Amino acid sequence: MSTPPPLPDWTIADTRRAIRVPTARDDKYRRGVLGIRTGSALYPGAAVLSVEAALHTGVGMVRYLGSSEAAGYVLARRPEAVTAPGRIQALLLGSGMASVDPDGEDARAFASALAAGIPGVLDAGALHLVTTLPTANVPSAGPVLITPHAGELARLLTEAHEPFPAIPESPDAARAWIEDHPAQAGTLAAERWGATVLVKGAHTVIVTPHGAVTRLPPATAWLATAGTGDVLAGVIAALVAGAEATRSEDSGRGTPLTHDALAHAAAAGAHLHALAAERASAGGPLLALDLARALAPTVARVLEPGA
Ligand SMILES: NC(=O)C1=CN([C@@H]2O[C@H](COP(=O)(O)OP(=O)(O)OC[C@H]3O[C@@H](n4cnc5c(N)ncnc54)[C@H](OP(=O)(O)O)[C@@H]3O)[C@@H](O)[C@H]2O)[C@@H](O)CC1
Ligand SMILES: Nc1ncnc2c1ncn2[C@@H]1O[C@H](COP(=O)(O)OP(=O)(O)O)[C@@H](O)[C@H]1O
Repeated sequence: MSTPPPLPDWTIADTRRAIRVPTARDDKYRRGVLGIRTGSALYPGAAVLSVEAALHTGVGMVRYLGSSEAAGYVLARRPEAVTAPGRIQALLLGSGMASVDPDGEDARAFASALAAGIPGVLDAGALHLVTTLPTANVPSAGPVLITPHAGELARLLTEAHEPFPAIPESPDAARAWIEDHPAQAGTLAAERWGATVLVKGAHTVIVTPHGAVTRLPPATAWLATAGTGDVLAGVIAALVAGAEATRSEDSGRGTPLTHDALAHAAAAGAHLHALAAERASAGGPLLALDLARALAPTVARVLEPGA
């Protein structure tokens, strides 16, 4: 494995470039529609948080396509969400779900979205799907981003069919190693499975399959509270839907979003998440739903000239 090259610091201008600002020519479909399959009977709150975060980051529409148990909570909180299936520009799967069955409906829906060239984001209970995607080496398939924390990445790496010599065998030791070496661990997963990897934690790092590494500035540690990762998944997926809407407008079908563009959306999403956390925390405890609501004014602030 080659040592990833150091990169310049991530800036507000970098984040601004990832936001699709609507124009007079736009309608809700042109801005990008995000499909969301998150939440479950056990964790319906994660569905609410991911939808809330995507809507406050800014998309033309969210299609909530997750479990019927969670859909009731999503709609009670956000009647803006549409539960009818239809065309989407990105798909988020896994936050608040127990281990997703690789042969089940959610995995099939994810695989067919990728096969149609649509980019996908895998979180929490769907992360392991990255190890079996039939589209990993198909150039026309949509690219995949995974968003594990160190514990989840430790599980992926230690349970891999072909072991990683650099990774300690026990999941606890692997987790500690990943916390100390997030870029190296992310690179191992990105190269093996052909996905862009965002390793979250106190230091968020994004790695593409060809080894480009982006490190975000440190975020407030008040983010270490339940549900903020579900919010992060919604933010990033919303930006990916916007990026795919722009790409398809510029280049049409046949050339999917690049991993560089996916990594840019991921880094911008993590940056917006960190800036919204500063706003929601104001130096004290923050709650995940308040973090999601802080995203809209944070986007407005980032778009201000001279921010
Ligand atoms: N509102 C919602 O709906 C929310 C829903 N959420 C959803 O929940 C799902 C699971 O996500 P997660 O990240 O919590 O689970 P996971 O990666 O398995 O980590 C478990 C690790 O933590 C450890 N551990 C546990 N308790 C511990 C303790 N007291 N003190 C210390 N360690 C402790 C535990 O260790 P062990 O018990 O094995 O020793 C294990 O290593 C996921 O789908 C997510 O989206 C969340 O986002 C929250 C809000
Ligand atoms: N100590 C910390 N400092 C800064 N950010 C943190 C810290 N701990 C966690 N975070 C951030 O908080 C979020 C937690 O995500 P995750 O672990 O998936 O939580 P959950 O599953 O409860 O939603 C991530 O964005 C992560 O980068």
